[in-house]
Amino acid sequence: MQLLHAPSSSSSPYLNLSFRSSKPQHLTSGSFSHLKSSPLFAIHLTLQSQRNQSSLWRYHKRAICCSGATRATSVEVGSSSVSTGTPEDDVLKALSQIIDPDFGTDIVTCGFVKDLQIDKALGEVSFRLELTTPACPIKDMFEEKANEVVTNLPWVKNVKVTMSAQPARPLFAEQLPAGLQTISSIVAVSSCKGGVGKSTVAVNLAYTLADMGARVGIFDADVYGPSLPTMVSPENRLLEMNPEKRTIIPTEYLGVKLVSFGFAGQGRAIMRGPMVSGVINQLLTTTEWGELDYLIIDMPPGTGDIQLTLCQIVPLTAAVIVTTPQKLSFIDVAKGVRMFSKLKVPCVAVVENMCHFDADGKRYYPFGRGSGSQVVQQFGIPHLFDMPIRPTLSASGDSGMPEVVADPQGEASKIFQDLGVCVVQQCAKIRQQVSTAVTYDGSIKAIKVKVPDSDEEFFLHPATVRRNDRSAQSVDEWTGEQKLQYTDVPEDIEPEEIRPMGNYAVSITWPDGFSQIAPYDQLQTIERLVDIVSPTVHA
Ligand SMILES: Nc1ncnc2c1ncn2[C@@H]1O[C@H](COP(=O)(O)OP(=O)(O)OP(=O)(O)O)[C@@H](O)[C@H]1O
Repeated sequence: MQLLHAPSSSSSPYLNLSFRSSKPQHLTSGSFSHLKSSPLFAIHLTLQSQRNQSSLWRYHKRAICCSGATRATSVEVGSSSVSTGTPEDDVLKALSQIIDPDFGTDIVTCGFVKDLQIDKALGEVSFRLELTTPACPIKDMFEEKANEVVTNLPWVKNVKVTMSAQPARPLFAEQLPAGLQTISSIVAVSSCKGGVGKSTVAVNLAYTLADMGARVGIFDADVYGPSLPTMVSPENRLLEMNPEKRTIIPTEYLGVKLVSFGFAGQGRAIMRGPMVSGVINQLLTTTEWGELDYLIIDMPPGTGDIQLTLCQIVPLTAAVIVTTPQKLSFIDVAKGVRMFSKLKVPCVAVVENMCHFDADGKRYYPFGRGSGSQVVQQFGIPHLFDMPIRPTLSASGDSGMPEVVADPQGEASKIFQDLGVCVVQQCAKIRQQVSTAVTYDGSIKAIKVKVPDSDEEFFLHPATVRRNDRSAQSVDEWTGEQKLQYTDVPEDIEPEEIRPMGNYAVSITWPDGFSQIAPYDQLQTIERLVDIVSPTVHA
């Protein structure tokens, strides 16, 4: 660490001394460096989806685990074998050794343990583990470990664990139209221009999630050129109306519910923007979706009024951005991330589609390289998926059977499985609001940052945070030249609003209307204020 003199601030009640981390000010490639600062490690889990016997996919999942996971992987021996209190205490203590790697909290504290029943005389224990999503990629590990730690108790002879998932329930139910009130997570798949493979990603992601055990729907919001009717082949190709309730009944293909203007029997639409928004609104909100764990919205391409209106109708849980590797695409992606930032929707993954192909033993990059990693660097979106050009992807798109169904073991399916795991984890995190808490404390004029999965917290000078903005308005995207000057930011500037963008960044709105995306990685590297006496500590 290097000691620095912080910019003097006559109005601030703290010492003018701070330090800078030895880490560089810019972000490192897509990693959770805020997690690296904790005693963390990564484990590789190989999990098997057991639901769909026709396509037993292997999930090679890289789970970032907090220090607690060390305990979770060493539960075979230890305190759990010693009886210390009531039988219930014993069981809960044993189960509390299992840490959810995504939330960094044990499964008892997470509230996963339900219906605990104990017959100590017979040595019988039964309970249910209610996970946040039926598509949890590590549900088999939870079941196995729960069985193991309870069986290790000296008085236990027989353990029965059943697995279930929380009922489908949206995060902000009150913001939702009636038709959407039984959907847990709504994920937008978006691209900023047409033809980059957005619908391909949306459809294959949806079928991947369904194979992981989730209840899934797809809403094709592209009224001008709906792709869904080409990409899937449901028996019933027309949406039905429920005349009494005046609702729309979705059609279905392989268990995934589908709504598209292309199934409305009216062909391509010639409509103006407001009409389009009206139709989208009607289709989306009056559909009887039923209980869904994930609704995937295939957004119309672009970042115009139609997209904005759509995002305003539905409180999206998260967005996945699809792009191609060209330099020009980066500019489009930046627009997309900013649109979602304005709408407070976290972008959890970027799919760089058609990035390469292999021929004659060589790998070719026909559209160049690097725009995806630049997105990761600039916006701190930690998940980048490279999707190669594959003739089978194109063919399956035209055949009405998604690639992940047609060839579940193929290379493309493997990438979609990784994307599926990412979406499940990120939505769960967002829903549980397990993210770094960043707040503004007006009484000491400091931004307080709580480091995830740890007790560490630190304070930042608001003007310093604003001056460290890495957006195109402040720093030239290609040359790195600093455009925002030190004196452009008033020393006493205060944020108007700070809202989390999922678990990777906050969106800070400043009095001049500027909305800054500040990734937690970056906040970790900014000069900190020291000797702050937090009023909350003494409260
Ligand atoms: N990785 C890939 N390899 C080969 N073909 C692909 C790949 N990704 C997409 N395609 C094909 O490219 C075409 C465009 O894809 P898609 O319709 O998914 O794009 P889109 O962004 O949704 O387009 P639009 O904006 O018109 O809806 C389709 O024929 C699709 O099958």
